Order: sequence, then C-alpha cells, then structure tokens
Amino acid sequence: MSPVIEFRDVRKTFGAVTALEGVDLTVDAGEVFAIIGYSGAGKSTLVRLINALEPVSSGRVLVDGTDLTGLGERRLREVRRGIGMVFQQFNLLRSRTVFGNVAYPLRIAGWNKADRERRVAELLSFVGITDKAWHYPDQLSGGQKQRVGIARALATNPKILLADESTSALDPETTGEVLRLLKRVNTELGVTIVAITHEMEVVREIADRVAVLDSGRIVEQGPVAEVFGSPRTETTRRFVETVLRDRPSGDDLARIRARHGGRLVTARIRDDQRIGAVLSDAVARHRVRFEIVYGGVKELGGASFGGLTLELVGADTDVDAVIAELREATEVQELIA
Ligand SMILES: Nc1ncnc2c1ncn2[C@@H]1O[C@H](COP(=O)(O)OP(=O)(O)OP(=O)(O)O)[C@@H](O)[C@H]1O
Repeated sequence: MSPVIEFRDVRKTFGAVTALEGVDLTVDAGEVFAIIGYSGAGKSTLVRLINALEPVSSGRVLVDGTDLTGLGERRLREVRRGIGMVFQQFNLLRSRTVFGNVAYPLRIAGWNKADRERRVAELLSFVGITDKAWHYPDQLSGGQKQRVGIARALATNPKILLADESTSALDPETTGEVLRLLKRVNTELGVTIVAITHEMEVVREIADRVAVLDSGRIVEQGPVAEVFGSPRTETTRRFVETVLRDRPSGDDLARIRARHGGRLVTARIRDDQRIGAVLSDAVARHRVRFEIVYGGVKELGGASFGGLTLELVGADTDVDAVIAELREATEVQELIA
C-alpha cells in the first residue's frame, strides 16, 4: 500500500511551546487512521500541518508524495484541494440552505450550474438528507448538520478526509450514525480518513490503525487491536478503560463489596486466550466457588476485549492457587478494600 500522508521526524514549536516533537507516522491509502490524545496533546497542530495551514519547525510532511516543505502558496492550495475537512462545530454557512452549503466548494472550484446540481443531488443522497435540501442549518439537528458537513467536504472528490473531532458535539446515538457514515465514505468511496479525536469510541468504531499522542509525542501506534490489546503506556491504558469500563471503582466497588464477602479479582479477557476454560478447571480442582459480579467484553479492532470481576470464595490458600493459575493465562488484579 502506498502512503498518502507521511510525517518524518516532525517538530513544531510556537515560541517557547513545543506542540509536536519527533513525530513519525505514515497513513496508507484507503485506511481509516485515528489520532487519539487528550486536550493539549497536539492534535489540532498535527491537522494544521497536514492541510498546510502551518509550516513545520523541522522535519518533513508529505501529502500524496508531495513534500510540503518550501512549497509556494499556489502549490499548497492544490494540496489542500485534495483534502476534505469535517469540523466539530460543523462550520456551515447559516445564510445558505443545505444545497447551497454543499454547492459552495463546487462554485469556488468553477463547476457549472448543471454539474453542481447533479453533484449536490448525488452527495445529499449518499449522506441521506435529500429531503432537507432546502432547509437552513438552524433547522437541522446536530447529526444532520454533520451529514451536510461531510457532503460538503466530499464535494470535489478529495482523496483524503480529515475529521477533526467530528462527533465531539454529538450525543452517543448520533455519534454512532455519523461514524457509520464516515465508514461508508471510506469503504464505498475509497477515501482515506484521518480522524482526530479524544473519544475512544471513534477509534473503536471506525479505525484500522491508531496513533496515541501525548504531550506532542506519538507514544504508540499500530493496528487498533494491537495497540489497545496490550497497551504499553499509561495514556493508552486510560483510553482503553474509558471504553471497556471493565473494572469497578468508587461507589460501584463499595456496593459490590457490601453484597459479596469473598475476595474480588478482575481478570482481563482477550479472545485469543481461553480464560473460561482455565477458570473452570482451577476452581474445580481447588474447590473454590466463584460468582461473576461485574464486567464487560467489547469488540475492538476485530477482537474481543474486556474484564470480568469475580468473587472467589474458599480457603485463602485455595483462592491464592486459583489466582496464580489465572495469572498464567492473563492479567489479574485483586481488588483490595
Ligand atoms: N498558535 C499557537 N500559539 C501558541 N501555542 C500554541 C498554538 N497552537 C497550539 N499551541 C500549543 O501547542 C500545544 C498543543 O495544542 P493543540 O491545540 O495542537 O492540542 P490539541 O490536542 O488539539 O488540544 P485540544 O483538543 O484542546 O484542541 C498546546 O500546549 C497549545 O497551547
């Protein structure tokens, strides 16, 4: 596969502030690549380097094989034309209808009226809002506005779509709808998508690969299942926790404790490990009873992940033996009161 975006040892500073440092990444044609990080990690800066709104301080950024370093404004405009943008706050023109918003980039690109009308109709049908063509943005829900935003971004057939926190202003259900639409943009139209987000759900739903950005550095990157299946950094682990919610804490843990007198352990579940078999064998041999008291298992990058919290009841040495056997198969944490 050929790379459409490449960062080579990129550094970006604003005065004394280093926003990005030593960033190497490659986005391949046809994939959905997510860049995840908390506020201030450098995500917006990275986007502004891809669409050539800012120059790098050092290193190189290549888009579709073109090195952006030292390009004149005319060439930069050409590069930008190949990149569609979707924004968190939609950025629609309030004074124009849905049709007018989607037609706007075509007008700027010099398309004639008949071609514009044909293209807008095609795009509205693709994003599923043909019936809203003559509505104004203020008459639309957040999800509908983002559909218009996506249609507008695709108008001139860009190869790359940059989705910058495209679902952060939406409720969970609408987020799901917009993410499914973005996935269709990728699979049906073959558009490469770079999704910038602080939401783990976005990565889980649509990304093929992910880079975790922390304080201006990429701390992990790779296929989603690999990066989140065995996280190597605390930042990545925190993102995994937000989607799996697989370990009880705070009030939940106190309530579970009040109802269950045995020892509590959380075992990490992965679908390439046979935790169920190990558990049932160990409890039977050591005469320990168990109860499942908390947990969740989810799909992540085509594999199952999660955690189950178990109450283990039996003699202390027997429970210790069960925990030891489980630990040979997976990560196990005892929840101490
Ligand atoms: N134009 C600028 N001038 C000075 N500092 C900047 C500028 N742009 C970004 N920064 C700094 O660079 C760092 C990274 O900011 P950036 O906006 O890229 O992070 P982010 O991950 O997008 O955060 P958020 O999700 O809050 O937008 C921050 O410390 C920020 O204050």
